[in-house]
Amino acid sequence: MKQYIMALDAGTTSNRCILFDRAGKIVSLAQKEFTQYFPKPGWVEHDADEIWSTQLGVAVEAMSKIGVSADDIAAIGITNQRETAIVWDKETGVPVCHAIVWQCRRTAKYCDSLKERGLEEWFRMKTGLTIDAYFAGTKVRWILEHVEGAKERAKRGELLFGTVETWLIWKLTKGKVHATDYSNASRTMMFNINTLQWDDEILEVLDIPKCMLPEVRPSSCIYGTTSPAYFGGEIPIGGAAGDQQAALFGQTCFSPGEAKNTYGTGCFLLMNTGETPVFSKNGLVTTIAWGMDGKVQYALEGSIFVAGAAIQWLRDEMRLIDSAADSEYMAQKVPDTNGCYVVPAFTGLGAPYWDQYARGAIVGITRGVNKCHIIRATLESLAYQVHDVIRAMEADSGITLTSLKVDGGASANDFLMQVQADFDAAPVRRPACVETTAMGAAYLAGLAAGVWKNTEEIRANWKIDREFTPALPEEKRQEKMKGWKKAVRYAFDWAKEE
Ligand SMILES: Nc1ncnc2c1ncn2[C@@H]1O[C@H](COP(=O)(O)OP(=O)(O)O)[C@@H](O)[C@H]1O
Ligand SMILES: O=P(O)(O)OC[C@H](O)CO
Repeated sequence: MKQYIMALDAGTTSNRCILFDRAGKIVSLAQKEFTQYFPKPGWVEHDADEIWSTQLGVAVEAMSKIGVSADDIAAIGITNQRETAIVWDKETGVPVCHAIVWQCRRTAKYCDSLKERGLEEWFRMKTGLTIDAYFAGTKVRWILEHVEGAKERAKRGELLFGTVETWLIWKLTKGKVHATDYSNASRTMMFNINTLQWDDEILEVLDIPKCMLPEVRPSSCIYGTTSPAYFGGEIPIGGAAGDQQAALFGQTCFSPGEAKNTYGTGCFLLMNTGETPVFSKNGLVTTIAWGMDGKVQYALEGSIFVAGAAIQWLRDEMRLIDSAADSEYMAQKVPDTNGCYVVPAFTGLGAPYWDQYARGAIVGITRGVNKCHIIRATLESLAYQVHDVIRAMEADSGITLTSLKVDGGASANDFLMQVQADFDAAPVRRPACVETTAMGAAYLAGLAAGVWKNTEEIRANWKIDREFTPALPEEKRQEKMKGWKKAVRYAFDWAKEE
């Protein structure tokens, strides 16, 4: 009996494999971090081969932990850090350079030139996106322009492009399947979210040959089967989705108006807007949530580039804490931030500001500010950024969020969740299983493989762990918001050449 569904969750800092049973319960988990490369200020790279070997390693480990074989697994669902661009040789499978990570700012100037040509609205209406170095398109262009011979090879059809799920599908099937899903395609700035096709006019502007792009498929469908070389037998790959869209699915936000926020390396707030795209007027992007049953669902998204990464910075660079979890205890050793604000704009600011040249700032420091204040202010900065996005989301959708579903690594932090409820003046609801990204991928794959019949069956699996209710007096809340607004302005344009 095929009783398990395998989710491969290829995140920004680590790869995970989780095996779920048919009740949506985690039965095995393996996780491994991989190397982050920062070759220049504002640049971020990964080694695509390391992403593959780490992902395969944790998959084998999760299986052996509970002694299951390929025969026990009904399907694999893949979910991934989005926008990260990989280009590789079709014959040898060797990447032509490191993967350019979503956080990387190297194409900021080129994005400026597109804006100067007056193409911002043109891109927005076709792709739903703001022109920004964040999205994959300009990264692919950069590779073709800067890696010797790459453009000619790409034009001859010798190179392939993919985001991380495409790379993993291609590796798992030993080069048989070169495909992506609607949700990931919608993050490339090359995909037309109205026609659901790669956009020829955009490809011409970016000078990217169409032959290197993957086929775009539904998020829940059988992509192919894994080579028997990896798991001792073939396993169908039944689903793929960008991690934030997968989390929206895992949080069972199937209906328009339902939203979730994920606190991982960054923070990503998505609201399901149904079968028609809503174009933002308030600094959000329009994205495809998933494609299934012959149609797509759209979402509004607020992408915050630095969230949990700021806690890693406290741990690894500032050495103020020994572990991310310690931030909770340290922040509560002081009653407030003593007037201090941290703006973690390490790789620019995403929604709703979209400032490619913003950089981090710590303001309001006086002689009495100590490390606990800085830690508390850093945690609060996550909640301020999410709050800014919620206001934009409400303005765009006309829907007031009466509560917020949360997940992701940093949602384990009770102090942060309480602060979020306080800043939003609305309850925060944390589910029993915060591995909703992996869960969403498992659901998409399980639906394709017939493990679950429909989304109603899945909805019954969502269980609450804890609800955080707002407790901050309104006057105090307003005062803090005013301070944050002032602080964030100090970060704007910092890295812009005079
Ligand atoms: N208890 C905690 N408090 C605050 N931040 C945390 C806590 N636990 C994990 N984090 C942060 O969450 C992030 C990891 O979450 P995860 O969902 O695994 O991210 P990703 O999928 O982006 O790799 C890290 O950046 C880490 O610093
Ligand atoms: O790796 P995560 O979970 O921080 O997600 C990264 C996002 O997909 C980037 O858009």
